[in-house]
Amino acid sequence: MEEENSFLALLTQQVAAAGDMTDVYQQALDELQLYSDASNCAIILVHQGFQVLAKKNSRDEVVFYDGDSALRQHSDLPESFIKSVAYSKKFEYQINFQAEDDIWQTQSLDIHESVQVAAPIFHDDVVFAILFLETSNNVDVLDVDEQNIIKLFAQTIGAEFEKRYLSEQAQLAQAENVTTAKALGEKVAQSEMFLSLLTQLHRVSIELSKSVTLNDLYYNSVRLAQQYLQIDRMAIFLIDQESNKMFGTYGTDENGKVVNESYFSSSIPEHPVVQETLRRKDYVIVIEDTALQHNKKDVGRGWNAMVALWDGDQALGWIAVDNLINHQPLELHHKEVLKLYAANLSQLIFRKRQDDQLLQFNKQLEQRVLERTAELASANYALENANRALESANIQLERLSMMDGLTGVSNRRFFDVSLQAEWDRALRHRSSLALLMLDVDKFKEYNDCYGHIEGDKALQRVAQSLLVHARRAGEVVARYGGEEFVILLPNMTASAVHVVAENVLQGVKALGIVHKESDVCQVVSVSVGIASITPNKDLSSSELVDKADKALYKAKSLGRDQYVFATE
Ligand SMILES: Nc1nc2c(ncn2[C@@H]2O[C@H](COP(=O)(O)OP(=O)(O)OP(=O)(O)O)[C@@H](O)[C@H]2O)c(=O)[nH]1
Repeated sequence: MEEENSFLALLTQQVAAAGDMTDVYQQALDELQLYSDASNCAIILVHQGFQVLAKKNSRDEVVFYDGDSALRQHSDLPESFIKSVAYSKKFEYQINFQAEDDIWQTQSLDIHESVQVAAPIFHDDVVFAILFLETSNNVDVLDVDEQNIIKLFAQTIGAEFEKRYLSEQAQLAQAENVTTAKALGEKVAQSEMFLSLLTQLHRVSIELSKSVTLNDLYYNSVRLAQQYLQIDRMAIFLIDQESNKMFGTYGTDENGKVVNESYFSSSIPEHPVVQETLRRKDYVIVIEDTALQHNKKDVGRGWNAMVALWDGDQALGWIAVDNLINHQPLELHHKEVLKLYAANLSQLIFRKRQDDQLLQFNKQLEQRVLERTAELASANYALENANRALESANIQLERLSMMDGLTGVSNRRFFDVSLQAEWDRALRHRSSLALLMLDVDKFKEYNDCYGHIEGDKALQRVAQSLLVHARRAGEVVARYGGEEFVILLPNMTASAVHVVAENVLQGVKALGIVHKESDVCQVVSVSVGIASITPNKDLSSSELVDKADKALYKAKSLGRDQYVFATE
């Protein structure tokens, strides 16, 4: 018993002094084997379906399995016996017989016997592991002391095992906690960064929406992304899918300066990265550790990211960004911000293009309205001119139709119309209307003497001389027919009419048209019959003509070259 106690004390000491759990198993299995001269011993973890933790075999080798080797796979360990101890929670042993040969040839049997011992190791009253040993040296049934030693041994190991295992688990958990806390911290920092970038993105969006032209929008997009969104360099490319062309807008040179790249155009590259970018909406394609370029020349290395710009389901172009200047890694939140930025910019481009189209359309419309108005104005002007010309032509025509072709004074038609109009007016105003009827004296003789053409000329001159006597409105000089003329004088007193008649006689003679065949006067003269009537509804205008004609006849019969005023 003393020997056994000292064994336990030594074991406890050694186990306690062991460095790590591997040492504990090594020491435990070493000592146990020494004590029991075991050919086989093992520690089996009960949880997770019986896993062998460590095993020492007859060749004195300790093998560690870290608890991930199933008991079933170890044919040298009695699975059902070990399991029964785990369920019974009691120390147990059994005799194991091994026959090397055929069971039926009993005479030649070389039978080996061994004792298999299994002791439960507890943690919080739950069987946590099984300590197993097998020894073939002592085939006697274990005495109580031996059993106790093994039980105590299991307890000692169990205690140490529990202590170590749990502390190891605690350390693992702590390490895990630290990692988790660190990861959490990083996550929080990233979230904060993301949040701050989102705030900046909001600000940038508002600024961008103030851009007046599309060109401003592209320039501001690059400038503001650099200023507020932690982007080193950015370029915006647009595409026209119909012509398979791409166009530059604004970009960034190798020093981070925003530059106009609208001069740049080419076919859309067949490169799979570009093609993939244009195929995928809301997706950032990143190429790590690649050559970075400006104006198609390498300017350094870093990551390059691309995200497409969209209008509905159609790609408008793409944004390319890289980290040439500050060499910062591309974090997840940067990618998210890029996606949002591209979506925002896409919307603004779409809206501005529509505004521009509308503006262009309005301008064209305005221009067309102006042109049309000018066309109309000029057409109106031409029409007005034409109308004026037509009017004046009509007036001319009217005048011509009312004019005597030979003498240039009004014709008989005009006189008839005027006589009726003035008659009616005089009737309304109860005023007088006077008519002088003239006949050139001895004109047949003039024609016979000087010829018809000279006769015409004389008629013309006589007629023109008459015009000076009829200048007021309503006064008319007209050729009545042949060598007869009339002068209509509305609203004129009788004495004034006398004066006109006298002036007419003198005026014709004053022309001095020699008429040597006339026995009345040496020059062409006229006889005048005058009538003046204040019209009333019982009279008609023809009576005025009739009276004047009779007065003329009288003037002729009285010797010509004189006037006769018909009495009322
Ligand atoms: N040259 C010319 N002669 C005209 C025109 N119209 C009428 N006569 C002429 O005028 C003449 C009128 O003659 P008469 O009616 O006999 O009158 P008269 O010779 O003037 O004689 P009294 O009136 O009695 O003094 C005619 O010989 C017509 O041929 C005309 O347009 N041109």
